[in-house]
Amino acid sequence: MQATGRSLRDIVAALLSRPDEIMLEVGAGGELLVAQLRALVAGLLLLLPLGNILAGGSVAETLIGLAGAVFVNIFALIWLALARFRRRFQWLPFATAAFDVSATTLVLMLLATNHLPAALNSMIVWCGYLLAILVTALRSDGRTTLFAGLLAILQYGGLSWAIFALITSPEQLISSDYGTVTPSNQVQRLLLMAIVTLITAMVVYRMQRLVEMSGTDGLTRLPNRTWLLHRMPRLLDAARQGGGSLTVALIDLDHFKRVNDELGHHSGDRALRHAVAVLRTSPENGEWLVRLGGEEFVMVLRKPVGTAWERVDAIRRQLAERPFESERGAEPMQMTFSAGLAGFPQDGVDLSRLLRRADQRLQVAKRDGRNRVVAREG
Ligand SMILES: Nc1nc2c(ncn2[C@@H]2O[C@H](COP(=O)(O)OP(=O)(O)OP(=O)(O)O)[C@@H](O)[C@H]2O)c(=O)[nH]1
Repeated sequence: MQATGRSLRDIVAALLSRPDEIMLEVGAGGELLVAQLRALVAGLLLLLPLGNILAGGSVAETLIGLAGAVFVNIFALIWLALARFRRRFQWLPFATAAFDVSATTLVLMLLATNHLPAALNSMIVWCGYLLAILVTALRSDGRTTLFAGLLAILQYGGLSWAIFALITSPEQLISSDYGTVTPSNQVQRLLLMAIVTLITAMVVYRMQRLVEMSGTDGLTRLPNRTWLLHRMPRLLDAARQGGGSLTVALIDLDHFKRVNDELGHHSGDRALRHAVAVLRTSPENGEWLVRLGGEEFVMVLRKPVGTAWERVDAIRRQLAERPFESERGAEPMQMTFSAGLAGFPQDGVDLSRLLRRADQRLQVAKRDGRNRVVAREG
């Protein structure tokens, strides 16, 4: 029971937190997709007033429909233009989700001015809420889903409450076209909206877990190469814009093959985890450790090369001082690493160039006897 409570808390915390880099990338693509869909639907809405006039509808009705369709189109095009600047505007998913929900409420209010039961019993327009909530799954951000769901429930609940408060007789809510509006069917609709919100939030949560797994190394729980490829451009952009320094350290455990050969692969895995535990001891702000693969790691430090060298060298000494014990009473085995450093921007302005230069220096460290950190040539 307690475990269930804790996992529920974890789910809520995960949904309310800012998505990680990969999810934000996926979400930005989703926002653009939603914006394109919205623009398409808005374009089709322009045909409705035309259909209305051809079917002999009143000019006033047609003009109201046309004004509504133009309004929706203008916004749809604005959202589309903004969505093309991927991730520039962090508020965009919230603004567009609020727009989708509020546009549905606006249409229901317009229906209410003409015929009250149409506002509360129209199935087609009300489904706009469900669609607005469902498409938030494409933005891959739990916060947007919960926001859209809550907003839809509040707006529709408010509209329903206002109409029930305004009527002077129950007959006003009886319609030959839309049936009878009752408090219980209104509650059912609100419940359905809450259920759709929860299901959509669970879809987002599952996606977050999958993406998290794809960006995490299974053995050490460190971020992996995929994570680094998505995160690094942002870090480099931030350094470029803020004028800050960034150093990439390529770290390779020394003679790791011996650990496997002498103790076996299983103990080799434990030795890797031991090394990672030391590398992660007292992590500092602006420092990221990634497992590139095998016994190779990348540490990204928001520091100039000189200060980064001191930090990585201190970690190197810590690892050398904390040997790995494969089992209780076994002879402790000293582990060391070699590292090559490269600094942004002087050694490279993108990840591949920085890694190439760091690798050249790592090879120098290996050649010169291992258990050392090299930050410059000569
Ligand atoms: N147990 C275990 N071993 C791994 C893992 N990934 C890579 N290795 C081993 O790491 C060893 C790497 O060996 P080499 O590339 O020859 O390098 P090294 O022995 O560390 O020697 P230098 O890098 O030259 O100091 C190989 O034996 C791999 O099998 C892993 O996840 N678990």
